[in-house]
Amino acid sequence: MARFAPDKAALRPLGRFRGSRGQTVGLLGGSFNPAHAGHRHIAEEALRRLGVDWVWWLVSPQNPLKSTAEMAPLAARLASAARMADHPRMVATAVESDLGTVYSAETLRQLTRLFPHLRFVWLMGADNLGQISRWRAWQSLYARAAVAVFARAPYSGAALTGRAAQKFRAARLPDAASRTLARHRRPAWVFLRIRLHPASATAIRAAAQSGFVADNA
Ligand SMILES: Nc1ncnc2c1ncn2[C@@H]1O[C@H](COP(=O)(O)OP(=O)(O)OP(=O)(O)O)[C@@H](O)[C@H]1O
Ligand SMILES: O=C(O)c1ccc[n+]([C@@H]2O[C@H](COP(=O)([O-])O)[C@@H](O)[C@H]2O)c1
Repeated sequence: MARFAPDKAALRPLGRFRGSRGQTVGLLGGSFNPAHAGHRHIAEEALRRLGVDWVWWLVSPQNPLKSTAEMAPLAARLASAARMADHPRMVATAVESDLGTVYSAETLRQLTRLFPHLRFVWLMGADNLGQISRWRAWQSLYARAAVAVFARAPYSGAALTGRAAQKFRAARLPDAASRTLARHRRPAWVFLRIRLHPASATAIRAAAQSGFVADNA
């Protein structure tokens, strides 16, 4: 996967965190093609249940496992995420384009160097737990951040018996430990049985597409 041209503007919303100490940041990586209420739901649950101080929505320049064909431009997806992340404790950023990476493990490596006084928790839906073992250097992600997985239908059951869940079986903490997850020795992860949210970007794009066809029929 090619490196993306550095875009220094992307780091701007995060500059104010450079001096922060002892705070915990939930990292919600995503394509956000577009952002939707399901993302907002898990971001709010992260604030509520994990005790994170912030949620940074990391808008991916290009998910290396997804086709570029249907992917809206980064600027449009960042704008979509920024609208959905309109909350005093949430920040939408395209920092990965600044860091020149599309790989989450590398993103975490760089963020932990840039922000040595912050603690990071990687946030993801159950669908991504099911496929994280296909990500580049995925096990190092567990070494660099605590991981919180949010229930999502119909993926949770398979994800909890999948490769990553098995590999890190001993590192799974009970729900009761969620609030202190970020302070646990890594690897550490929790699975949060939250109220399910049905939103999906694929469904939104399909609906927009059929609306477009109907309007033009
Ligand atoms: N409804 C939802 N419930 C729980 N987690 C979700 C939900 N929607 C998205 N997520 C999680 O949010 C992160 C970003 O998701 P993404 O931008 O890929 O949205 P998506 O709806 O899964 O998109 P697509 O359908 O295009 O794959 C991922 O970790 C994903 O698992
Ligand atoms: O690092 C990888 O190899 C990798 C492979 C696939 C997805 N990811 C990341 O997973 C996050 C969720 O992606 P998505 O497209 O499901 O929203 C996002 O931050 C992607 O950059 C990362």
